[in-house]
Amino acid sequence: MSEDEVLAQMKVLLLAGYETTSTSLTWALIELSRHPDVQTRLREELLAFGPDPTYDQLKASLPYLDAVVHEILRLHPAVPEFTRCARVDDVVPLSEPVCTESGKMTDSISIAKGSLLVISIRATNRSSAIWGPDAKEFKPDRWLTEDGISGKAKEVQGHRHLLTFVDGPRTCLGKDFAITEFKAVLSVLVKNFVFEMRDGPDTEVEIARGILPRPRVVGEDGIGVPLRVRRFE
Ligand code: HEM
Repeated sequence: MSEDEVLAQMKVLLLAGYETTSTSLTWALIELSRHPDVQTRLREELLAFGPDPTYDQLKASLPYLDAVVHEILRLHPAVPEFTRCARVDDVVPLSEPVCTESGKMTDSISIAKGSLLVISIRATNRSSAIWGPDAKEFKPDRWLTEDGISGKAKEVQGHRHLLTFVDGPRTCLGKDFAITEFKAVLSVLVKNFVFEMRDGPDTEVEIARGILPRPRVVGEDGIGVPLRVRRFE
């Protein structure tokens, strides 16, 4: 590879490989601070497990850690939308008819070759039509129900019925690495430290524009969500 090609790859890897996982971890610490009961239950699972888990154990032996991580990936996808360009003229059938701007009902959408399509990962992951009436709530337990993910969510293609890593030939290349890294870092942090919102659990958080959208406390400048951290004794 030429020097320019190496540099171009570094930009992709810094954005794709660092910003995404870092933002997801930030959201995890925020939600655990807002939900101390979930934080305690996660710590209990990690302490009961004992030694630092191996790669395989991180994947399969810590169900509550898995549930917390996937609930964060569902509710706060680091990449909130993606864009695709139609390579041919096409007609896309809709699962349910929609009303157009002119008031006509239609059960399909015509797409001209060359059109750019923006698909919202965040809206799909948070849709109550897909995930049920509590879709916008942080509820790791939804990943632990006996019949697994229920309802229309099962029809969503993608890792664990989430659009978070997109799907198909351009799916995220680093998803297994990202999930394992997310679990490894979160487990070390939660095992050793207790996290609280600096101004209490009801602190309002909004999304600020950075390289990727990042959380910030409403009314504060810059990007960041200050937390109180103390060692778990
Ligand atoms: C929670 C963490 C991550 C999330 C949510 C995430 C999400 C995504 C998404 C949505 C895309 C598709 C973007 C698009 O097509 O417009 C993507 C692509 C990609 N991701 Fe990730 N990613 C994460 C972590 C990582 C990590 C850790 C790496 C590498 C170590 C990585 C490498 C890549 C690469 C190389 C692509 C481009 C794939 C292609 O276009 O063929 N990602 N990622």
